[in-house]
Amino acid sequence: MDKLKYEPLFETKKAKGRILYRLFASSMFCGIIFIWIYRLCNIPEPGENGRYGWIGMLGAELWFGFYWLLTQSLRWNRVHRHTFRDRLLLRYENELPRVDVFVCTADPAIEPPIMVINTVLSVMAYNYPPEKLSVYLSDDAGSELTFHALLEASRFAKHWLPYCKKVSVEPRSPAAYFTSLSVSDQSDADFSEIKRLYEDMANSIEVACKAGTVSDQAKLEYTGFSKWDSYSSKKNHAAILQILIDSRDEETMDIDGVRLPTLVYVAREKRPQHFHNFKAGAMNALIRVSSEISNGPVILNVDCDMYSNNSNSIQDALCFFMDEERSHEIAFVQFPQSFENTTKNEVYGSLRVIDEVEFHGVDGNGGPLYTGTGCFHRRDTLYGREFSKEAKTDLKSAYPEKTEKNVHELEERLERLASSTYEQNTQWGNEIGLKYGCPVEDVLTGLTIQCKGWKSVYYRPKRKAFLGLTATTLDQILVQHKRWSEGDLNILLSKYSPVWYGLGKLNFCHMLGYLTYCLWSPNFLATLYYSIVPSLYLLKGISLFPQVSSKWFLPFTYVIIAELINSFAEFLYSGGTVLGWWNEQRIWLYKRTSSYIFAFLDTMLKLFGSSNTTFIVTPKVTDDDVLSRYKQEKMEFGSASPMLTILSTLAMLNLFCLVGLVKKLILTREVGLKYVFGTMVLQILLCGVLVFVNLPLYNALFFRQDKGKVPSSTTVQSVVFALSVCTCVAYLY
Ligand SMILES: O=c1ccn([C@@H]2O[C@H](COP(=O)(O)OP(=O)(O)O[C@H]3O[C@H](CO)[C@@H](O)[C@H](O)[C@H]3O)[C@@H](O)[C@H]2O)c(=O)[nH]1
Ligand SMILES: [Mn+2]
Repeated sequence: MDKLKYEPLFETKKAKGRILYRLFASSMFCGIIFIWIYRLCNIPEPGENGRYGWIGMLGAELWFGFYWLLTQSLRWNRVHRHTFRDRLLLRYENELPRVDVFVCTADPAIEPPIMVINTVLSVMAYNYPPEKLSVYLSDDAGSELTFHALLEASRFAKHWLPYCKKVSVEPRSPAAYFTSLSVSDQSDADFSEIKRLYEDMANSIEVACKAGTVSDQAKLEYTGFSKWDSYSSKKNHAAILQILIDSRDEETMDIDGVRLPTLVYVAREKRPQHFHNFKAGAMNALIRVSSEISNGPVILNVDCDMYSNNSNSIQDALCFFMDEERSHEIAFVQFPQSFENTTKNEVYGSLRVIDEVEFHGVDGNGGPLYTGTGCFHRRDTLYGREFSKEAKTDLKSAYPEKTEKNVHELEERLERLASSTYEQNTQWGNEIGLKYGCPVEDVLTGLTIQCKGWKSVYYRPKRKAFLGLTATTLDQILVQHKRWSEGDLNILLSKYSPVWYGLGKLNFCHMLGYLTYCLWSPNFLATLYYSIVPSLYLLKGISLFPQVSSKWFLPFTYVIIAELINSFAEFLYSGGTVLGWWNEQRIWLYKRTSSYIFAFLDTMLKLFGSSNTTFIVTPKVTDDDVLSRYKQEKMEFGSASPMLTILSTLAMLNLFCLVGLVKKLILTREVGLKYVFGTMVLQILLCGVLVFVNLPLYNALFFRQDKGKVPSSTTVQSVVFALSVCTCVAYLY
């Protein structure tokens, strides 16, 4: 291509305000150093009050400062990407590569088939040549209900896809599209017809799900159901593979006579004696199966709840893979994980700041992490190909030939690729495909790809590319964050650690970025300390912070206020609300004092061989009662759990400390108000903020009557625990 006329398919711009931010960060760092100096120089002598408490504070502040430094790597080099789809089409309209989309589902009870097929339909309807698009659904439950839904969807697609094209539907998940419309949009005949067809389909799916089985009539109509004859349970069944639409067959057309994308159902074999490696195992089975059907050189992976909200995302991703100058080093393109079911002020927090700030920063350092859903990969890097400067990758790949005479023979051959023994004595899950043995298979896989020399790209288009479902109860969000933080810590301690494995392979800032996430869970220690010890010392009347009149008071106030303002500004910049920010602070505290503790403990147990990797799938259904509280932004505590006991105990402890202090001030005149505030204002503020942030929890402990309140047993436990600790400290220690 003529160099002079070269017009890139994407551009990368440095984020605005980087210099200002760097100045601000430097001033923060000075403040932090002063705090460290103060702590180090003022350690109480042996025998003096508060010596051990003080040393602990030093440890916590060293950690916080160190961790803050790490998080700077996510802010220092922020970049933004922009694609030029028109140029892509101008140059490559007829040479676009085949793209394979993998959708994963695991359980029809918590991932309803109707939701799953809406996701499938949305990706089938991408604005992309259908003969170049193939969609594979991995069903880890091997459920006939999910299969039945997919079969229905394959029929509905013949109407839905042409309709999408005709009226430029957006988003292309039918359920999301219908709810996005107002009544006045719903007048014409085509619309009524498509909506009726959708409702018929949804009905038939619902009937089957309610009955828990597919009707005999439907089974008679489609021979594919016979594959369930030998099925015994979701953990014990043979591989089932069915090609519902094969775009190689000339005769499969939509109602307008246009070809349809390939659609394949895959339930890999499951046997109790063979470990299945969760989503990573499912993805690897799909990689193999798809290589024999469509062998698309580009693979998109989405979770079953993450429908496509933007029909041009494939083209966007291809701008990064097909640029003549810079694409050869890019292995994957990650889109943000956004949610459709969030409420205005997000009581369970959000990924906002990660999406809108941090990932732009990691992108500037070498590329974002692979976070599982909404990610486009090159097939060959998933196979483990090393990066090499010389080899320019191209996206042409052979179209596998269909050797079998009929589709059943083909399906049978492919089922062997999805058998539970296929991977034995192979490099699958190790050198080939997604990596096994980690609850965040995605992050680990992305990291090793980057360690082979590849870059990745983070792309956040204005119109969100994917929308999914976020957790709707506190327990779900804490369990999810336990899985994530545990997985990330596993990576840090594994042979693929960004520190030792990544050394020399990742650039330094990139490694620090990974460290920030890998060290999520160890944060629990300093946080727990900070939210217990200063409050208890308040009861004893021992000050752990500088007095108001001291010059050391300044760095503390500066760092606290500057950090608060910065986090507030980042949150608002990321599109959050003021109350949302406050809720985020609560969740920040809750994650650090529950999910992270258990993540850390389980990692240690695993390290010493007494615990296995688990993957608790996040439910995507919420019962009406819970949903109505979710919509009112009332936190759902619900069932008793060790995590909830810890949170409640901490909340009670701080309440007792604050009450204890107030009581002391009122009852005994031995210490003057002015003196107490002068010496302990920061400590009182800390305890006060902890109490204030926990207000919804006190409400749920003592006043709420609905089912989302804290169970009484937990209330009793937490009061007893907190009271005993406070009494011991106040009277004995
Ligand atoms: O044995 C399993 C377990 C899960 N899944 C699928 O994996 C996806 C993610 O599960 P979910 O419970 O929704 O987890 P999240 O925490 O929301 O998922 C994020 O984090 C996971 C790693 O912890 C990644 O696998 C996901 O892609 C990423 O979106 C879902 O589609 C599941 O159906 C399987 O296919 N098989
Ligand atoms: Mn999910």
